[in-house]
Amino acid sequence: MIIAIDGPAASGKGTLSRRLAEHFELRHLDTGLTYRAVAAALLAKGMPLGDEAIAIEIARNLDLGHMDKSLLSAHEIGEVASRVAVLGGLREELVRLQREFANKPPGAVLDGRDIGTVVCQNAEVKLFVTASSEARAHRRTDEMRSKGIEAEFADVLEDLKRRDLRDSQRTIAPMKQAEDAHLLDTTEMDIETAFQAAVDIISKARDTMPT
Ligand SMILES: Nc1ncnc2c1ncn2[C@@H]1O[C@H](COP(=O)(O)OP(=O)(O)O)[C@@H](O)[C@H]1O
Ligand SMILES: Nc1ccn([C@@H]2O[C@H](COP(=O)(O)OP(=O)(O)O)[C@@H](O)[C@H]2O)c(=O)n1
Repeated sequence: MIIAIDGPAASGKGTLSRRLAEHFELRHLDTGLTYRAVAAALLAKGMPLGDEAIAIEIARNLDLGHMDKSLLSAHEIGEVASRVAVLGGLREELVRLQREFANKPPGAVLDGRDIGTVVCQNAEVKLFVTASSEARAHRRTDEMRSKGIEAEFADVLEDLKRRDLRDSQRTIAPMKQAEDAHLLDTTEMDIETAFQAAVDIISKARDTMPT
């Protein structure tokens, strides 16, 4: 079974995907980390963010099993990732790696922006996880502060809105809800409630799947 989870920044896709993967005994890939890893490597090499040939080269050498989430999760890397994510050739390379991961048995949960629309169009279940910009900015601000990073709610809100706009308006694989995706708005849900709602949707979909 492949479960596709998309949604805007800090909507809770990662948290939900990890828990769903554990619950349904599937592998999990946070595809945002693949864009973040390329962005971080370009920054480390001091290369311009628009240098697609170098970005593709970095993507070809990417080891999905060795992406350092704690380093790559930095707020600033998210911004740079969304700027390199507009490069079509780079996306093709990363999508190839992501599909390879998804298609290995027993299946997987992938989260990102274009999983239901591009990477795994034939996923058995698709969720589009969202929450109001304010709720998402509160979550990200709290998350940063809990790691000892100084964060101002207003700055985080502005950053998230700018990134969401770029991600939803780019020409190639923009963030959008797939036609056959279930919408899960978690603005008024805590993590446990959102998880239970997702399990219900997936279990119902699985019960109607041909065996
Ligand atoms: N439903 C929720 N209610 C409150 N906080 C949440 C909820 N879902 C996730 N979080 C918290 O919000 C932050 C961002 O969640 P994360 O899963 O990293 O989002 P994303 O992967 O969409 O960027 C984390 O600190 C997480 O614990
Ligand atoms: N499937 C994906 C996943 C991420 N991305 C890009 O990578 C950036 C970082 O994604 P992320 O999922 O790690 O970001 P957060 O939602 O965790 O803040 C996004 O803003 C997108 O620009 C993408 O284009 N396609």
